[in-house]
Amino acid sequence: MTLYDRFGRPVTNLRISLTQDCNFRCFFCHREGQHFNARLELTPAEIERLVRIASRLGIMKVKLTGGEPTVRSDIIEIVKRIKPYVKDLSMTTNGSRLKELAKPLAEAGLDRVNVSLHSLRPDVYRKITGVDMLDTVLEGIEEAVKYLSPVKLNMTVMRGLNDAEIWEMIDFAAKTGAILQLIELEAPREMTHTGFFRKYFYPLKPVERELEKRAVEVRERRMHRRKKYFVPTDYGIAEVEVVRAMHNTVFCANCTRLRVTSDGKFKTCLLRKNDLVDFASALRSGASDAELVGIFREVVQMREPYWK
Ligand SMILES: Nc1nc2c(ncn2[C@@H]2O[C@H](COP(=O)(O)OP(=O)(O)OP(=O)(O)O)[C@@H](O)[C@H]2O)c(=O)[nH]1
Ligand SMILES: C[S@@+](CC[C@H](N)C(=O)[O-])C[C@H]1O[C@@H](n2cnc3c(N)ncnc32)[C@H](O)[C@@H]1O
Ligand code: SF4
Ligand code: SF4
Repeated sequence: MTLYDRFGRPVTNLRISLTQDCNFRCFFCHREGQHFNARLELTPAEIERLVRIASRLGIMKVKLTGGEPTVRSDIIEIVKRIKPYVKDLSMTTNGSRLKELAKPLAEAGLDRVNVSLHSLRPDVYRKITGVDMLDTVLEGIEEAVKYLSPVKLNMTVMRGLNDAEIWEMIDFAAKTGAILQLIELEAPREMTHTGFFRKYFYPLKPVERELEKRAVEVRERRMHRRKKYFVPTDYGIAEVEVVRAMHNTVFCANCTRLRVTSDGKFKTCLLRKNDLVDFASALRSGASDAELVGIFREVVQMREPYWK
């Protein structure tokens, strides 16, 4: 059974923030829209119960995110507990712990991983992430390609920082055997007039036009109707997906995600405010599965496209 919101959008995937903690300090981080300090994190057993119930309501895909999901010491247990309920279990990570974790994560049931890689230049990487860990992350990516394919590399493109590296990154992805995601900087509408956003926002539309010219094939994903371009390089065909959410009504009209904060609240949209619904309290005070299903249904009905 799949649930639909008031705008006819099916809700088929959950994006779960496992923690607010992070070992990086990316200056542009949207923190998955969780701009408050959460006290408690959901336990592995609570996450399992949530996913089990959600799977009965049509959730087939789960994305683990954060903060940085791999800083949780119980990450392997979390993956093991939820995999039995979902078809596609993936994680988005900064890659700092993948060298040692790629294999155990795959063995625990993780299907694939997205690794943030905003630059291949150590000084630019440090400027963006606040840490000196480019080599460690590159080693992690090498390990991930062995165990957690298809690996996607996430490059959030920012003017004057890494915009000159786009084509180099496309070559790198092809050489590595990874998919590249080019991501436009995202922020809620009230932030689009700030000096920060004006300085760093780099529109990807012209890049998409160029990709379109060079591509031997273009596909469209169901989620967000994102375009995927298959582009020839010296290292074979690169697969490049473009994530262009800002002011994009088509993107939001095809949003199939419900979000979960690290402290156990549903969040209906990355960019919306005042859209949180607590379920951890119910979970912790002995609520039945039927009561939790009720909360889930209520939240689905609250969903609204952000750009419309
Ligand atoms: N506005 C908006 N941005 C999103 C949404 N989902 C992901 N993003 C952004 O897309 C970029 C890539 O996100 P990932 O965490 O790698 O996941 P994904 O690519 O959406 O998911 P998969 O394709 O299933 O791996 C990040 O910058 C996210 O912030 C969404 O629902 N709304
Ligand atoms: C918030 S992070 C959490 C997962 C993990 N810590 C990581 O960095 O991959 C999820 C993804 O969102 C991207 N991201 C963060 N802030 C963003 C912003 N303002 N605009 C676009 N993408 C952003 C990150 O680069 C990363 O690929
Ligand atoms: S690594 Fe991820 S969660 Fe951490 S600051 Fe960077 S984007 Fe944000
Ligand atoms: S409605 Fe739009 S902005 Fe909000 S989470 Fe979905 S795609 Fe992102």
